[in-house]
Amino acid sequence: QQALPNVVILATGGTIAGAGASAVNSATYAAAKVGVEKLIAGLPELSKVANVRGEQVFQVASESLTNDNLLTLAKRVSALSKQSDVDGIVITHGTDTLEETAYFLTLTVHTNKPIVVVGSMRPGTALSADGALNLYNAVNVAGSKDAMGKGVLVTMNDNIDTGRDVSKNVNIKTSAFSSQWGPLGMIVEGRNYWFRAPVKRHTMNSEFDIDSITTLPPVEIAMGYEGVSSVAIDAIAKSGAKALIHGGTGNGSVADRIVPNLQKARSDGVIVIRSARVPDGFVIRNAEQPDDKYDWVVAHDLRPQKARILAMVALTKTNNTKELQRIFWEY
Ligand SMILES: NC(=O)CC[C@H](N)C(=O)O
Repeated sequence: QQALPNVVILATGGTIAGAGASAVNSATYAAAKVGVEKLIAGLPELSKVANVRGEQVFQVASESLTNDNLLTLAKRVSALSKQSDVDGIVITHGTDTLEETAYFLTLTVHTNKPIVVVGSMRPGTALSADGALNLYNAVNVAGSKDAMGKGVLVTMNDNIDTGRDVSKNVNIKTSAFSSQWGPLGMIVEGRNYWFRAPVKRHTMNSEFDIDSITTLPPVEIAMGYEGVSSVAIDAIAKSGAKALIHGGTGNGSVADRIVPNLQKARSDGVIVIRSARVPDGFVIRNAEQPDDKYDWVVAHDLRPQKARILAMVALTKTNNTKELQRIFWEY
């Protein structure tokens, strides 16, 4: 009989720690109420697959997490991943910004050990609550040798996705999370079934390291839409933001009337990154806008909120636009 793996659960709040007034409350409830010890005690099946211990890092709904919270969490994950008595790490998290935290950890934590970020769409008090199985799956993956070296993973609704690619695409169903490039695999009855592996740089292969990042620069997002004005762009440019993500229409297109405002922001030193509000597909450099001429960067397939995470991390090392574009292609 093989020894069980040691898995640490870092709890941050969210619906997976939520509680409603009755079993029919699947949407009306309070997030971030149940402590990590109670989560673990409520799932005795965990003790059969891993030696589990918990730490309560935060107890918040994820839309309220800050850059400082991200740094605190990633530094704790990094420290634990260096311990010989830790085989894998699970982070329980609200689903609203789970994709951002998962991508941040993907970019900044140097480890081969499995890191799994997980949440739920229904509180544990609801009928057909999804948190217990999602957490069981997360602990199984975090304790699996075959999950090593695959970067940061997300286990929602029986799928195993990459922290880079996955997004919340539905806001009320348990099938909330998906990636346009597909999941890496599935978990059924505690067993992992893998079908693909990530090719973008991550964790061990990343040039970024949370242990040497002390602060993140401000990066803001402005949406493109029919009838857009320059109000948001001008405000961001004046705010001290180091980069501005433009969540453009279509293939990252930009209304002609605000192009001069973005050019002005760039000439004032703000990095302009052209992303798209369309969930899937990717932005082509020098299509829609002459990025070379304007010295803009394109966000590849990253949605605005993911592009913001990569921009913050990349800007801790460089503000050279050629380097930034290379980073957007590689991560
Ligand atoms: N399903 C959820 O986890 C959403 C709850 C809350 N808005 C959060 O992100 O923490």
